[in-house]
Amino acid sequence: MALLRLEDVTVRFGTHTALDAVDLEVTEHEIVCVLGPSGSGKSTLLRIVAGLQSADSGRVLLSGTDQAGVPVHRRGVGLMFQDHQLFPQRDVGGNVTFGLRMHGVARAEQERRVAQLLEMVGLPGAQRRAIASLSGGEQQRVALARALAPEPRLLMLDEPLGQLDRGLRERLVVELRGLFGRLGTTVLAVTHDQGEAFALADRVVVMREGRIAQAGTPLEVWQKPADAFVARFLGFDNVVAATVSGTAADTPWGKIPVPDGSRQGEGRLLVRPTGVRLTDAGDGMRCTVASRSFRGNHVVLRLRPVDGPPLEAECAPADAPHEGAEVGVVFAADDVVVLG
Ligand SMILES: Nc1ncnc2c1ncn2[C@@H]1O[C@H](COP(=O)(O)OP(=O)(O)OP(=O)(O)O)[C@@H](O)[C@H]1O
Repeated sequence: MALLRLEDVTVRFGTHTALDAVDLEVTEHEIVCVLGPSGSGKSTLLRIVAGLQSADSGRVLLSGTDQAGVPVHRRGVGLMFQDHQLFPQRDVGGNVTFGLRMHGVARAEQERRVAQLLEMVGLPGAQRRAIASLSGGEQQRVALARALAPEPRLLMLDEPLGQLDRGLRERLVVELRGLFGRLGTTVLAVTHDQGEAFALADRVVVMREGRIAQAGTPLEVWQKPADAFVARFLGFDNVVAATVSGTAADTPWGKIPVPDGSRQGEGRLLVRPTGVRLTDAGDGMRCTVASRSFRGNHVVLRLRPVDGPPLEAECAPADAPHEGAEVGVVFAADDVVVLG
């Protein structure tokens, strides 16, 4: 059974619809990340589940029970917000025990649980440290320990790593996934950072203007974005109008091969940068290298074709042509996706 189920949930603020007939299920032990641009309704979704916001229509069920009228503190959900709102006047231990005291847990048990949680989040023995003495990442871990302490059936995270620098986020996100896996925590997280969502989630949900544009495993969404919006949101820029016929498509870049079984007729087409292959200037579509950007293990090239919109290609650093070079381009069907 789904631990969390949203049925046809709509939330309006005046004339603005923040959530528009949203259906969503989260299974026990699953980590679901909701991803989407600013204003797409992500926080509203969390607030509805937590009970901080009521729906204009639709139902929220936790373990099969309708939560209408159930107050925040009786829903058994844990919340961790972006500005992790630690109590600066309390030490680390005082912060982590906060929820436990609210639940009337005995003192000895509180101390045992705090020690265990701090160990788990990588801050063993930090009970007596002052909040002000902690780095941003350490504070984030304390906030996480505090949210986990009452053992919520569902843990909700709103931009959990939002304010941390990229390196730390990338490390923490891997740790978090491991931690949630060990604890069997069910998680509904919200982020606008696709890298974070893809690294953390079992399933990602991409939102657009209060609706779910696509839901699937990170691999499914990455390999087959549902439409041009999702493709662009994931950072793919090579999206053009196309007419598909058989295993080829007519596009502004000429004829491009498409995978077997692609949807036929008019639509939009995505070419992943890895599918834009460079050849000699005399072969394929002729392009000028407008810019190149080094990304560690690969180089992203911005190409300007003689005809059609600019496009991005990806190649090994050793093979990257210099700016201004004339190259030829051919397309690899494996990296072409006919969008819905
Ligand atoms: N209390 C409110 N009153 C009026 N409008 C609101 C309220 N809360 C949210 N909205 C509007 O509803 C829409 C969705 O907001 P929400 O905060 O859920 O988006 P979000 O995807 O979480 O955005 P962000 O990534 O910027 O936090 C936005 O257009 C927002 O302005």
